Amino acid sequence: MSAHHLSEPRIRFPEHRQLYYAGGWHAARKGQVRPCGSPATGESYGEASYADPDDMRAAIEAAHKAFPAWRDTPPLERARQLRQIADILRANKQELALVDAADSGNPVAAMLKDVDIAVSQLDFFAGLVTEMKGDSIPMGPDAVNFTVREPLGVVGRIVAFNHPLMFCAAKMAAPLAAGNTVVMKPAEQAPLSVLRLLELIDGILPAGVLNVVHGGVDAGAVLASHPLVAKVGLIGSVPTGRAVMTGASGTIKDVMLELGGKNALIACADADVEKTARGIVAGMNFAWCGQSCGSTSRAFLHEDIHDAVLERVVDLCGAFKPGNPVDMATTMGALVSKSQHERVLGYIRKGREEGARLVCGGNVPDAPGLENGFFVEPTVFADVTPDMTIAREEIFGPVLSVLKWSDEARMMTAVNGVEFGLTCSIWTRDLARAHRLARQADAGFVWVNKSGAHFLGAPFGGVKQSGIGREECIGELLAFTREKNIHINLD
Ligand SMILES: NC(=O)c1ccc[n+]([C@@H]2O[C@H](COP(=O)([O-])OP(=O)(O)OC[C@H]3O[C@@H](n4cnc5c(N)ncnc54)[C@H](O)[C@@H]3O)[C@@H](O)[C@H]2O)c1
Repeated sequence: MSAHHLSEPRIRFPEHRQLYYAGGWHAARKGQVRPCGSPATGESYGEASYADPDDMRAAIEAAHKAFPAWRDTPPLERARQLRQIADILRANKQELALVDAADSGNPVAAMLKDVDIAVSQLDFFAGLVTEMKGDSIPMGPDAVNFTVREPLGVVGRIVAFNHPLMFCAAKMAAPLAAGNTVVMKPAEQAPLSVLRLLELIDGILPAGVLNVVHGGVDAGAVLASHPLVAKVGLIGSVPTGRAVMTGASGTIKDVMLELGGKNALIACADADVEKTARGIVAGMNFAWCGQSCGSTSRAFLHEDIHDAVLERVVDLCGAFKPGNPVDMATTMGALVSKSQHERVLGYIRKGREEGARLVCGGNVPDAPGLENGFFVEPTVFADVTPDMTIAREEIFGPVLSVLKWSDEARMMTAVNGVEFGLTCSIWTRDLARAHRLARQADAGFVWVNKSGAHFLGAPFGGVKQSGIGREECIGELLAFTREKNIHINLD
C-alpha cells in the first residue's frame, strides 16, 4: 500500500537538488551528496547536494555582499516581498505538505498545518516591519538624543528536522523583515520540501538575501563561528546549543537558542478527567511521533484521579495508528531516521529495565506495509519515578512517562528537577492554584487547561537549558536588530 501511494505523481519532488546561494543553484564544491528517502517505506528519493565548510563560507560571503542593499530597501518593500513568498506557500500548500510528509515521515495532515503556520509567520513579521522603532530621550533644549534600530547583518539560522518546511519558511521571516540577510541550514535528514519551496520562490528576493545550504554538523559549525555572521539562531538539542554558543563566542556573537524540553503536565485532584486525558494525548504530539520540543512527556497525575485519567489516556492512544505519512487518513507517522528509531527503542528498553510499568504500546508495529519504516507505537509508562532515565532525558519520541503525586511541594520539586524548562501544562478548576503553580514552574511557556498550542504574538522560548530568547512575537523581530544612540548637539 505504502509504495503505491508514494509513487503517485501528485508528489512533486524538487528538480533542483543543489545548494541555494547568491541567487542560484550550486553543486557542492567537492561534489558531496546525501541520499534522500522515505523513513516510512525506505523508498529512495535520489540525493541532494551536501555542503562542506567551504560551501558554507561561500554562502555566508554571498549574504554579506547582499546585506547593504537589503538593509537600505524600504521596510514596506521588504514586507511586500515576504508577503509574496507567503502567497506562494498558500497557493502550493498541498504540494509542499506532501513532499514534507514523504521526506520527513510526519503525516501530511499535520504538515498542511505546518504550511499554514509558516504562512502566518511570514505575514505576521511582514506586518511588523514599521515596528522597528527607536526612542527619543529628553536632553533639554540644546540637544536631540534618539535611538534607531538597525539590522545586524548576516543572520545564521540552523534548524531541526521535525518541521523541515515550517522551520525554514517561518524562521527566515523575522530576520529578513528586519533587514538582515539570512543563511539557513536545514536539518540534514529531510531537505526536499525546502528545495521545492526554493524552486517556487526563486527570484522574489534579491540574490544573496536568502541562502539555504543543506549540510551537517561541520557546515553548521562554520555558520556559528564565522566572523561575517552577526547572530546565529538554533533550533536543536541542548548539546548542539552548547556547541553553537562556544563557536559564537570566538567573535562575541549573539545567539538565539530554542532547545530541547522534558516538559511536565500537572493534573490536580480537581481536574476534569476527560479533558485532562485529552490534553495529555494532545500534548504528546503523537501525530509526529512525539518529535516536538514542547511535548509534555512527563504527566504528573494526582493520586485521586490517577487511575481514571490513565485509563482514558490509554483508550485515546488507540486513535493514533502508525501509517503511511502521505495518506490523508494517517494519524501517526514514522520517526525521521534509523538512529532516532534506535534511540527511542533504547529508551523504551531502559524504562522497562528501571521498573516502570508499560501500560500501552512499546513495540514496533507489525501491520502490513509498515515493515520498512521507523515506526513505534504510542507508548505510555506508569509508575515512573523522578530518578528514572525516562523521567529525566528528552526522548523526542512517542513515549509518555506518568508519575503519581499527592504532596504539591514535592511534586513541584520533581517538575523543576530537570535541566530543561521549555513548557508546562497545568490542569485544575481552581484559579488560585493555577496561578500559584504557573508562577512556580521553571518554564518559559505555561498552559492552563490546554496543551500543545502556540499563539502567534505570544513569546515562545525556554528557561534553564531549554534556551535563550523568545520567538513568534515582536521580540523575535527586535532580537534581529540593534540599537544605535545618536546625540545631536544643537548649541
Ligand atoms: N525549542 C524549540 O523550539 C525546538 C523545536 C524543535 C526541536 N527542538 C529540539 O531539537 C532537537 C531535535 O532535533 P535534532 O536532533 O535535529 O537536533 P540537533 O541538535 O542534533 O540538530 C539541530 C541542527 O543543528 C545542526 N548541528 C548539529 N551539531 C551542530 C554543531 N556542532 N554546530 C552547528 N550546528 C550543528 C544540525 O545539523 C541540525 O541542523 C530536540 O532536542 C528538540 O527538543 C527544539
